[in-house]
Amino acid sequence: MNTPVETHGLTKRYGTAVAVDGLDISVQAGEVYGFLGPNGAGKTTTLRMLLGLVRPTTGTLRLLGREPGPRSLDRVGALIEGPAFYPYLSARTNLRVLADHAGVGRSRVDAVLETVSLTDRARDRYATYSLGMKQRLGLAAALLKEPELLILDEPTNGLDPAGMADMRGTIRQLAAEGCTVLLSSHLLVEVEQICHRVGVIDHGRLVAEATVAELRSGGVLRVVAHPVEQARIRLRALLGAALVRGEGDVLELDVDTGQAARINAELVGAGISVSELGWREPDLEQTFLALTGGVHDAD
Ligand SMILES: Nc1ncnc2c1ncn2[C@@H]1O[C@H](COP(=O)(O)OP(=O)(O)OP(=O)(O)O)[C@@H](O)[C@H]1O
Repeated sequence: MNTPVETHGLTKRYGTAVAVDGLDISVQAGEVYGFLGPNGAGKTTTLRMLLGLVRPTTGTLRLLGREPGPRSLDRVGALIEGPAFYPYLSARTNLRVLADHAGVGRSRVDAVLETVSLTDRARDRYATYSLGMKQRLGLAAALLKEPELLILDEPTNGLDPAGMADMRGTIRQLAAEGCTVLLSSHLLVEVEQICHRVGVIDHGRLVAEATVAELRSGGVLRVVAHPVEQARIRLRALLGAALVRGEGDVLELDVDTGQAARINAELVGAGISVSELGWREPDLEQTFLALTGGVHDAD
């Protein structure tokens, strides 16, 4: 199974409002795919359609090669909109109830508690859990069925930095064990840290899809040289005007790092002094803002 998630023209309209607009995404086996977009972009609606919680207006989807149907979610685990647990039961008892309901052997309960690092607190009542622990228990519940595909809606939302780091670590570990993960987030830093590939959604549409490595590949070579105008003229002649940008004393060159030595030699050879020559990583936040029209609720 090479494409655990596949959508074609997936669309959801609420009256005249279009929440998701002709979405084509594909998630490959074994990858962590980040579905990134500002608040209201259509992420949750998409995940709800995938999980059969909302009926698409038009378009098609397949999960693990299956069209929506009674068995299509058998190997899919999901964490969406805060799972419901009994507050006065312990974490372990809550999971046992869910395991019985799902027809999963109880032996899985201790295994998933271990995976989310809740073994030590398994006897504590759910009501006493912190938000981070509740979220981890939600993930444990999603793992009961030994899913091949995990669908997680904003899995770190509302967590403190330590809770976020825990959750990210667990997701990475699950992926390393072979589980395919599709998660949504409005935090670029999050998808950067755990995802292999990112689909950026805005106003219900996919505006970009790239690997994290590709997103990072738009850096520039920064040159501080004197006299700067002479350097600019020289570099434009060498590289072409379109590749030489920057204002004031700093020039920014759209070239790869391999060209730094040649550029330095060219300038120095022309009697221009070079006081700085360095690679500047692309500003992914700016890329994201540009793709999503600057409407980004970074809370
Ligand atoms: N049941 C509904 N009825 C009407 N409009 C809805 C409904 N559910 C979602 N929408 C609208 O669809 C759009 C997309 O919402 P959605 O919750 O999918 O976005 P999101 O990207 O998950 O945002 P967030 O990060 O805030 O959760 C929003 O404009 C929202 O108001």
